[in-house]
Amino acid sequence: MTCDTTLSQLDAAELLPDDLPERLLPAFSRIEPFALLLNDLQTKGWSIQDDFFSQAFTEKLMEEAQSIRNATMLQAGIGRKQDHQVALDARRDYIQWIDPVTPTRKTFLDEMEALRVVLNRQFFLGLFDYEAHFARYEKGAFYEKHLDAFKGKSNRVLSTVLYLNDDWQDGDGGELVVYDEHNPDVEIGRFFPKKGRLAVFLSENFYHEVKVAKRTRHSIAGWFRVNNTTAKTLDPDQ
Ligand SMILES: O=C(O)CCC(=O)C(=O)O
Ligand SMILES: [Fe+2]
Repeated sequence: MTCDTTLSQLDAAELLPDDLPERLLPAFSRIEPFALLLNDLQTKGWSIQDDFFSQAFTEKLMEEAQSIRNATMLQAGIGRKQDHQVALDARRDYIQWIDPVTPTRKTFLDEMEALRVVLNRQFFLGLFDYEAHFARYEKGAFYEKHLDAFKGKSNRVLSTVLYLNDDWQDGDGGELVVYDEHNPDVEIGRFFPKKGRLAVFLSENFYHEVKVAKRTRHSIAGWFRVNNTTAKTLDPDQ
């Protein structure tokens, strides 16, 4: 045990399933953020972990995010497909959905798939798939306080946001603000969108917000979903 190992880290490490798929581990920078994530989700329903992926891999994701031209991104909206509305008073980010079209994007989706399997095994969540998009908030962009899913109306269960930005400083704005699940007027955390940081929270439970960014801000927002397909309606896509 090193002297900076905390009791909570040790407790969390014990939560890891013995038969964690071997290929999962190298993708993550260290065992701690992964163990702590599982522990937080179990006890609080949300978690913020730094250095979740290796730095080299996070940098590759940032290169991809930065290389996307605004012209090929979508003005993000509220609602999905046919209900999609661009609501500029609510949010101002640009997005591009992630498909496995480059090795880096494929690796990211594969790793989140591996995480999905572990989350299901650990928590019996019945997560069926994962969708994610790059997001770019230019200077002045924000996303007002919202829930990612409304009870019974959505198949989004767990939200994830991976931040990709170097040297985020006080005054750069763009913080993620998380609100209390029992009292959404109460702020419970405020986090810089700094490179390698992963936020995960229950989509139906936690109101959250992105403060106005004072410089360009890149991230990958994603959702683990359950399958709500019934005989009559097809599970809605993105
Ligand atoms: O980028 C963030 O910090 C949060 C983004 C978000 O809330 C969303 O895309 O639904
Ligand atoms: Fe959100």
